[in-house]
Amino acid sequence: MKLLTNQQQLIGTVRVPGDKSISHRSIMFGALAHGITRVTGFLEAEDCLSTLKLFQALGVKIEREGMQLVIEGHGIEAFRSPRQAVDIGNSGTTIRLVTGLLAASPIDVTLFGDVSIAKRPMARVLIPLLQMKAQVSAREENYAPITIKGTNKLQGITYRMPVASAQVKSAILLAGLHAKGETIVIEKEKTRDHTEDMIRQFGGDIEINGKEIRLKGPQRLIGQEMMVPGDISSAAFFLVAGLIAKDSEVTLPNVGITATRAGILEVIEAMQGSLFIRDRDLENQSATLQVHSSQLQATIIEGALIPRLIDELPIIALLATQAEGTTVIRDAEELKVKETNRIDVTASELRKMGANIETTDDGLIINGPTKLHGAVVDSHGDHRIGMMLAIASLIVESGTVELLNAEAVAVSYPSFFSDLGSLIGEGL
Ligand SMILES: O=C(O)C1=C[C@@H](OP(=O)(O)O)[C@@H](O)[C@H](O)C1
Ligand SMILES: C=C(OP(=O)(O)O)C(=O)O
Repeated sequence: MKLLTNQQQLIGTVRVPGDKSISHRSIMFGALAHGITRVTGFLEAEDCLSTLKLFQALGVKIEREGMQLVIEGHGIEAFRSPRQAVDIGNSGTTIRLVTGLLAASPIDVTLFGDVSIAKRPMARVLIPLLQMKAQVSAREENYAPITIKGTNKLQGITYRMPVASAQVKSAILLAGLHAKGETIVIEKEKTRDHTEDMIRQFGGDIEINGKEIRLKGPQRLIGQEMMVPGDISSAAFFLVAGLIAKDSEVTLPNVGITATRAGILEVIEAMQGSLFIRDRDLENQSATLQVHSSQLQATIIEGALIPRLIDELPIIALLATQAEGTTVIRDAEELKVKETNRIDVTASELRKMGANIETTDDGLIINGPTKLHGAVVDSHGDHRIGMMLAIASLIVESGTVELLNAEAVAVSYPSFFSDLGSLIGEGL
C-alpha cells in the first residue's frame, strides 16, 4: 500500500473504536454469567471476532441487536465441546485468557492460531494452571496448539507472577472463579485491571490490595449491561500524529483512560506535548483527548510505567524520533514476545526511514529530532507496527512510502486508514 507523505496537516475529530481488552472480556464474562449481557461499543475487529466465534463454537448464543451485542449466558456448565479444533487467529489475549477460563469447564478443546501465535510463549499461563491441577498441554510445553481437558477439580493457588502480564493474571483469575478455595495472585508490576473490574461488575467477589489480588471460588456471575469506551491503544496513533504533524489539532472523544492503561498520557506530558483532557466520565473512566503540534523533549520510560503503555511503545518510539534529545525505553523485554519482536521490528523499520534508533536487551534508545524519508517498510503482520509506520509516513519530507502487509491493521482497527484519511481531508 502506498502511503500519504509530504508533511501532512491533521485537523479534526476521530471516534476510535471500542477497547480491545474490554471487548474480549465482555464476551468471556457474558458467556460465564447467568442471564443476558448487552454490550455497546464492542470492537468489531479480527481479534475480538476470534473470541466471539470461539464462544459461539462452544454453544453460547451471541447475536447483534442494532448497535449492541447480546450474549445469552447460562454459566460455564452450559459450554459444549466443539466438533473440531478452534482457530483463534492472531489473538494472544483470546488464547491465554480462555485457557484459564476453560480449564474449569466441562469441555475438551484444542486451540490454535496463526504463525505469530505459534511462536508466542504459553508456558507462562500453563505453569500456574497446572499448579491449580488443570489438564492443559501445549506443543513443546510452551506453544500453541493448546489442548484443554476441562475439569471441575481445580484448586486455588497463591502465585507470585514472574512477568508483568495482564493475560497471565487474568487466566489465573478466570480459572480461580471456578476453583475450590482461595486464589491469590501477586503481580510483578500492576497491569491492566479490566478482569478485576469486570469480576466486580458481574457481581463477583474480589479483593485487591496493591499488587495482591484474592478471590474465592466457585462464584456465580450475573449478566450485565456494558459500555465499552474507545481504545487508548488505538487513540495513541492519532495522539502521536497530531503531536508530530505540522499545524495540527486532533480531538478524540470517549477514550478509555483508566489508570492502568493511561501511561502514554504521562509520557506526552513529560515530553512537553500539548495535550488537553476534557469531559472526564468517571463512571465509564473515559475522556476527550485533544493534541496540538508540539516541540517535544526526550524522556525516560521505564519500570512500573511500562505495563501501563506496553502496546503503545512502537508509536511512542516514533514520537521520540521527533523529540529533542535521547529518549530511553527500558524494562520492556515483554515487547519481544508480542505479535512480532517489537524491539527489533520498530527499530529496523524506522531506521529504513532515517530514524536514529538503537535496540537494547530490554528496550530502545532513540536520538532526535530526525527528518524521516521515504522507504519500503513492512508491518511484518503486526497491526501496531503497520499503524505506526502509516503515521510515520505523514511527516516524511522526501520520497514515497510503500507499506507491505498493511492489511494487518484489521486485527485491532479495521477502519484505521479511513479514520486517518478523514483527518487529512482526503481518502488514502
Ligand atoms: O490482557 C490484555 O487484554 C492484554 C494484555 C497485554 O498483554 P500481556 O499480558 O502479555 O502483557 C497487552 O499487550 C495485550 O494487547 C492485551
Ligand atoms: C499484544 C497485543 O495483543 P494480543 O497479545 O492479544 O495478541 C496487541 O494488541 O498489541
